[in-house]
Amino acid sequence: MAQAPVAPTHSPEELPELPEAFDGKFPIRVRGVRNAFGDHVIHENLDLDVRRGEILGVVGGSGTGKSVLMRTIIGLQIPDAGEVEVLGSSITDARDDEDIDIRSRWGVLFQGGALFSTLTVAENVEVPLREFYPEISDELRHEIARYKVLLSGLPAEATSKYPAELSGGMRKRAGLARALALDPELLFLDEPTAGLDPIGAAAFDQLILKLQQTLDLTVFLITHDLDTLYEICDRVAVIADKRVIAVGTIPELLALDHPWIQEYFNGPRGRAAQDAQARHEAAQAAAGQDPEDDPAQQGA
Ligand SMILES: Nc1ncnc2c1ncn2[C@@H]1O[C@H](COP(=O)(O)OP(=O)(O)OP(=O)(O)O)[C@@H](O)[C@H]1O
Repeated sequence: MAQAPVAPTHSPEELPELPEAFDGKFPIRVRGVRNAFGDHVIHENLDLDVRRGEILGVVGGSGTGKSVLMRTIIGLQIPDAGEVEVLGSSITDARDDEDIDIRSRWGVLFQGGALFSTLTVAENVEVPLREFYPEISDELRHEIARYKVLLSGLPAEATSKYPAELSGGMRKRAGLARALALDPELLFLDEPTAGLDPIGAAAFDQLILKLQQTLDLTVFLITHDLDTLYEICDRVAVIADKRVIAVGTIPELLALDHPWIQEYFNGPRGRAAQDAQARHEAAQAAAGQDPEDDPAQQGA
């Protein structure tokens, strides 16, 4: 196939320089980021804007630097160059992640959940509450933790369980409960459905969608899961060639003539996900149902 240059849905000229007054429209803004480990350059001149209230899927081949980008945005990885602004605050100007005073305004679900194995689910959820709100009473902290556990779709009994006693899907939900502990505005999810069976993954997708809508979250979601992209992502950012080569809806990305994008979305798995989405929409249309009212979209 002839390779036309990829037209990103934004070009660097269209992205205003930072800093400028934060108007809330783009809670995450990344400009010209470079990350390298020794000679291994991961990102070069990477730009990205995340819109308020969207679920942005982030895709790319293994090792293209999706997790490193997430770590850069939340201040755990200091880039060699470039600027990162989150909710109007510069992350790159901070001396270390402790210096970032907006840390309580985001929640993170790391790959594998990253739960403390010696703490119960409730105690895990209480960790950020203890850190950021040491003044609240034990009783209130327990109550908030219990509420977040239920919000994440776990039964009340799960609060007293240890991570080793939970299934993979339950551990993800426990990690999600902890990510939601501080009522964040931004939610970062690193491969949330990895390792889940298809039914568990679909339920987790719907949980994320429901929480995003109910809590008015902006979600940065790293995934390899095509069903997740089709089901819940408003836009998708593609990382390749050390930068974000395109951001757009899936139809917009499908129109681009980039080999990785074409292979990813139009390969056998991509087509299967497209077909599944088309069948889902046709079933809704046949039932005269507005997709917004679909019970499958409402609960997990
Ligand atoms: N602390 C580190 N020290 C050295 N190299 C690192 C470090 N963290 C990440 N890397 C390297 O950076 C590259 C990008 O890693 P990253 O985990 O961001 O990839 P990814 O796109 O999330 O991959 P995957 O889809 O497989 O999870 C990899 O080659 C990885 O080995």
